[in-house]
This record gives sequence, C-alpha cells and structure tokens, in this order.
Amino acid sequence: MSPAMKAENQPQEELTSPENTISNDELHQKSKVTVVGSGNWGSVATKLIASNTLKLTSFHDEVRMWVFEETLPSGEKLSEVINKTNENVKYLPGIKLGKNVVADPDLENAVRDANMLVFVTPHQFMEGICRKLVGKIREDAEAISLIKGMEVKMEGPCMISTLITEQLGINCCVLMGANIAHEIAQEKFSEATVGYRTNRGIAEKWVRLFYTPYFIVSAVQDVEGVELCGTLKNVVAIGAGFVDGLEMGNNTKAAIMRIGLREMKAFSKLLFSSVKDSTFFESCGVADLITTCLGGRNRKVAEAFAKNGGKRSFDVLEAEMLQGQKLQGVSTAREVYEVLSHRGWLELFPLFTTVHEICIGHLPPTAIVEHSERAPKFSLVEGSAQYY
Ligand SMILES: NC(=O)C1=CN([C@@H]2O[C@H](COP(=O)(O)OP(=O)(O)OC[C@H]3O[C@@H](n4cnc5c(N)ncnc54)[C@H](O)[C@@H]3O)[C@@H](O)[C@H]2O)C=CC1
Ligand SMILES: O=C(CO)COP(=O)(O)O
Repeated sequence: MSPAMKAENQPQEELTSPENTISNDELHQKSKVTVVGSGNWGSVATKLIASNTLKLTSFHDEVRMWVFEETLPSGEKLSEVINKTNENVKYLPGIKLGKNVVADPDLENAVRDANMLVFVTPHQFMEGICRKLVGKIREDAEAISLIKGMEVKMEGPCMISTLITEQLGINCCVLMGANIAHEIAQEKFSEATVGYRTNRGIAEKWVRLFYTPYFIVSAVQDVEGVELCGTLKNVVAIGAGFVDGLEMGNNTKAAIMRIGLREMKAFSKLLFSSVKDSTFFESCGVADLITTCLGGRNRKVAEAFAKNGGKRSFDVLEAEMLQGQKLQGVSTAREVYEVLSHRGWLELFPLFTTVHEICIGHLPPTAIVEHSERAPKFSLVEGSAQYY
C-alpha cells in the first residue's frame, strides 16, 4: 500500500494532546515497530499492530517480531515456518499474521532499527531479555509492556515496566485488558487500557497503533494501577479455577472474584498510593478479572489441579495442557506472597496467601473457601489502602 493511501484513521479525539505532548514533528516521523515476543498473545498483538501499520502513514509497514527460536517436530525452525506460512503454527495456528510481519530469531537484529518496542513475553523471561538488550536499542526508543507479572527483588516488588525503564533507560507504558488472545485473533470485540506515566502524546501514539474497530483502546494516567490489575488478576484466576475444579458453583466463584478484586485494590494502593480507584473499572480491572476467571489458562490449569486433589504439580499440568504456553498466576502468587510476608501483610490478604499455599501443596484446594475470608475486614493501613 502506498503511503498516500494510508489514513490516520484512528480515534480523532485522541490526537489532540493537551499537555506534556510530543511535538507534531515527532508525531509525524515514521515509527518502526518491533514486537519482542511471539507466544499466543504476542502473535495476536503483532497481527493487530501489523494491520494498523499498513494503514497509518506515521508507521513503517514492516513489523518485526522477535521469536524465541525453537525446532518444531517437523525439524524446521519456528521463525522460518512463520516467515514461510505467515502463521505462528505453534502458538497461534490457523491465523495469518499479515504479510508485513517478519519473524526474526536474532533479538539484537530485531530491535536495532525500532523506535517503538512492544514487550510481550511471559514475565519470567524479561530480566534475561533486558540484560541482552542493554546498549542495543535506539536512544529514542519508546516501550510498551503487555506483560502481566512482576519481579520481586531485595528492595521489593518491581513491575515489568519499571524493569524495562531501569535496565534500558527508556520510558515504558503498559497495555492490559480483558484480552484472551484467541478471541481477539478471531476479531471478536474487546477493549483494552493503556497506562502511561506523564506523556499523554506517547500514550495516544500507542492507542493509535493498537486501536481497531474490534479492539477499543483507551488511555489512563496510572501505569502502576493498570499493570497491577493485569498482574494480580492472574492470582485470583487460580483461585477461581480451584472453585471450578471442586465444582462449587457460580456463587462461590463470584465470591472469590469479589474478594480478589478487593485484595487487588488494597495491594495496589499499599504499594503505590497514586493508584486510582477508577482504574479498577477500566478494561484492565474488573473486565480482565472476569474474563480470566471465566476463560483463561490460569483458571483452566488450576481447575485440573483441584480436580486431581493437588497431587499433580502445576509444572506438569502446564506442560501437558498448554503446549509451550506459560502460566503467570502461580509464579505471581509466589511473588505476591514474598512481598506480603516480607512486609507483615499476610493476614490482610487471605485470598492471595491461600492461593499460594495451595499451589505449593501446604493447603488442600478446599482451603480456597475455608481460608479466603478469614481476615478481619478493617480499613486501615498506611492511610490510603482501604478495603472498603
Ligand atoms: N495469551 C493471552 O490470552 C494473554 C496473555 N497476556 C500476557 O502476555 C504475556 C505473554 O503471553 P503469551 O504471548 O500468551 O505467551 P505464551 O504463554 O504463549 O508463552 C510462550 C512464549 O514464551 C516463549 N519462551 C519460552 N521459553 C522462553 C525463554 N527461555 N526466553 C524467552 N521466551 C521464551 C515461547 O517461545 C513463546 O513465545 C504474559 O505476561 C501473559 O500474561 C496478556 C493478555 C492475554
Ligand atoms: O490475561 C489474559 C486475558 O486478559 C489471559 O489470561 P490467562 O493467561 O489466564 O489465559
């Protein structure tokens, strides 16, 4: 498609940036996008982006997608098959990514020319990836993280967007939402939330890159709130899966979701007093919690874990059931538990605590209801974190 035929057809009201904006020149320079990650969501995100870079004059058509290389049972390399068939046959079979997508197994080469970096790998791999990228990216690069998870360091919890900013020295927005990947691959309607720190203009640029008539994106100035919603709902989804495995019914599952949402909000506000209540009502908040507890992978594998009475480990079930895709909820439950125990907050978060203790076999799956409501319902804690 010739540049002249491309139209800036994204939500027009988003293009007028009030303050802290990037300049018109910057806005209209052609940006080059690389997606770091090519799993299930990584592939769908690449498809979304690639459909937009073809239409929008401010982006180069080509979208590079870094592939963690692997050899398929046929003996072929995954990246070569993606480039030959235009499909990620392992992580998103049956869906064309777009002719302008180039799969690249060389991380350094994949990011070299890009000034817009989209990070979308399972969170446990990001520290290693960042280490490899130090000094290899453009100085003017902007990043966005679609990764739901966090790291826990000696100093305390570290969100993935912060890891990216600290290790690579670049600004990092986040995009989270009720986004089960295979549904978006089929172009079923959904919404998402971009979280940004200060620069509204950059957030608008990310909105334009992702926005389609079936993928509605809005931006909020609450990067930590958005990212913590996406991260913590995976722990609640594990709890919801236990309820399903024990066949306890919809009311019980709704109760777990309600308690979980309350703990998500309290935990987020304890860590970051800037987190806004309104963020929990965006797609990244309650909507993502609902969809993940109904149809996500964390729910599905936790259901199998409970059905087996906790006798088969999550690692084994993940490998059997997900064919290379990765769970985030079990490791996030452990990371949250570490923060809670370190800060003396375990009793304030009975659901989060119980989910972890079930995952590691210290409690039976039935403890999900016996223990989750055991804490006193007080509203306290360092001023801002109130349960009610
Ligand atoms: N799948 C979904 O529906 C959604 C996922 N997310 C989030 O997006 C992030 C990425 O998830 P997916 O794209 O679904 O990935 P996935 O769950 O499909 O994970 C597999 C990916 O990890 C890669 N991988 C395996 N070992 C690796 C290593 N040692 N180093 C680097 N990469 C390695 C694989 O090559 C593959 O690309 C996660 O944080 C997830 O929570 C967010 C919204 C929806
Ligand atoms: O984050 C998701 C939906 O928004 C996907 O959740 P799962 O990883 O549990 O499938």
